[in-house]
Amino acid sequence: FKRLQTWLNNRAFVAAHGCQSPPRFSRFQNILQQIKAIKSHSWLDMWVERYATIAKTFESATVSINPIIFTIDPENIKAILATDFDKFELGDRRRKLMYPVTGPGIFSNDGTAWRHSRALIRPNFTKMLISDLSTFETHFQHLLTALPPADLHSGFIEVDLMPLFFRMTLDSASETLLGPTMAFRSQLDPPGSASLRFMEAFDYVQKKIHRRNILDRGYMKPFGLIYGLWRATKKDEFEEACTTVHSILDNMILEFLRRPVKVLDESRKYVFLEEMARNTRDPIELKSEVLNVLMAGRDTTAALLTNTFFMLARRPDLWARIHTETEESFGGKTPDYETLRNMKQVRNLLSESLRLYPPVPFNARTATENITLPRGGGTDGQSPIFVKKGQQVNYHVYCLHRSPDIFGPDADVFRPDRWDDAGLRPGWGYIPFNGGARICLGQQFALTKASYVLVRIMQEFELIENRDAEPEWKEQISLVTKSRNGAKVALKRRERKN
Ligand code: HEM
Repeated sequence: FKRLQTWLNNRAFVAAHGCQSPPRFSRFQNILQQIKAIKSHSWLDMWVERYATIAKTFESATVSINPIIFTIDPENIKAILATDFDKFELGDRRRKLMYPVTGPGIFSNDGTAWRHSRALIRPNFTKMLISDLSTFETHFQHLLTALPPADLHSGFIEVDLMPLFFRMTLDSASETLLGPTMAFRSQLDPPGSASLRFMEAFDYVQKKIHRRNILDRGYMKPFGLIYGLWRATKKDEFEEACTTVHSILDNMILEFLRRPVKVLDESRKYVFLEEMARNTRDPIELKSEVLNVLMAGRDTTAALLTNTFFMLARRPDLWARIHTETEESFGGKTPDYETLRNMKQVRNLLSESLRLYPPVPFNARTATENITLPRGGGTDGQSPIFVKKGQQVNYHVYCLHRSPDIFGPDADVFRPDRWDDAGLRPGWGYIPFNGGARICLGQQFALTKASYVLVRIMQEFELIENRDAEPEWKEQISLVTKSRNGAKVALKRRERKN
């Protein structure tokens, strides 16, 4: 009877709001295509194709029992993230995904708990920005130290920059979060050290997290149960990796809490943990928020750098342009924050990299009550659609950023100059850092760090060449998406006279 009543209520809601159904895509076809696309590492492009052939908004299901709404309509995305923000949440799926690794915190909480986390963390971000350029330099120097030697004949250093960027962002993020004495030194430390054990465990859980999560959903639950029983007889590497991550951080936080509270001194280097500890001394809360921010900020920035150098290695014209801008802005001088912010070519390059290769290429929210989205229903796709309480809505930023109606007929071409066009105003059509109330807190921090590293590499090296046989960018999807082939390049050092 309760089900019938809900059904009747839903019908009345649909009629009252003039909702029409969006196109449906068969579950069977959906699953088959996805398996094929995952195997060929073209899962994201498969979605681009779907939105182009089905519609900007459609409904389908995979292993979930209820259909999911998929959309790349900026009006719908705006409704989810801003206008009707309070009627959507990250939901259980995100919590199940994140909690074993990070515990509750800003990146995984909803409602009041999220508001609390955001209020605790937000004030720190402005301070983080200004004070951190010297930290970037320290870790950039470590990256230079970790480079292999140059070939004696050609003078080129052949290297995959991706692992170096991932180590550098781990080290520099940990320094900002935990302070210089407790920071990781994964670029320099030997195998078996806490830095490397933490990094390996942290990378492992992120790689496995989606696969693990899929067995906990809809029709997959029975298989998950059987798998769980089978796994119980074996060593659970995922849980072991989570334990490693937690125990290393637990020790650090406890050591930190044993120290006397420092007096506020504006001239001292900014440390996230010290600032947070002014509001809470709860070791679990401190650890969870540190892990949440690390999870949000480390891989994303490293992926942005990797993807950008993947392109630079294939585009000598862009390399030359950034080189000239760097020379004109700084010569051999260490970059400063204000000048960095005003580098047009650097800004265009990073914007274009984030457009075509967003590190967070898809995202999801769950409706907390019956609600409508403004577009996608009916034959012309212009009518509102009904989203049932508890229904999931997925939006694909990767596909949104390739929409020809927003970015023009060359939307899938890497062309940083497009950002000079005053007519290009993508609004909700460009959201690499998300939008609305949950917009990324680290956006400026990430862009400053990426610009800094870009400029410093330009200052140190005069030439870049591609050393990867694969011509096209291929996806590597884990919690953050990056170039599957890394950024295999050859770099030639510049000789400065002064
Ligand atoms: C290129 C680099 C980055 C990209 C592309 C990026 C992207 C994003 C996206 C898409 C979200 C929204 C996630 C969601 O609500 O589902 C987000 C949230 C967040 N990001 Fe970033 N991020 C980057 C760097 C950073 C950095 C460096 C930090 C911190 C140092 C950071 C801290 C956060 C935090 C704390 C949130 C959660 C905000 C909230 O839910 O209130 N991010 N980021």
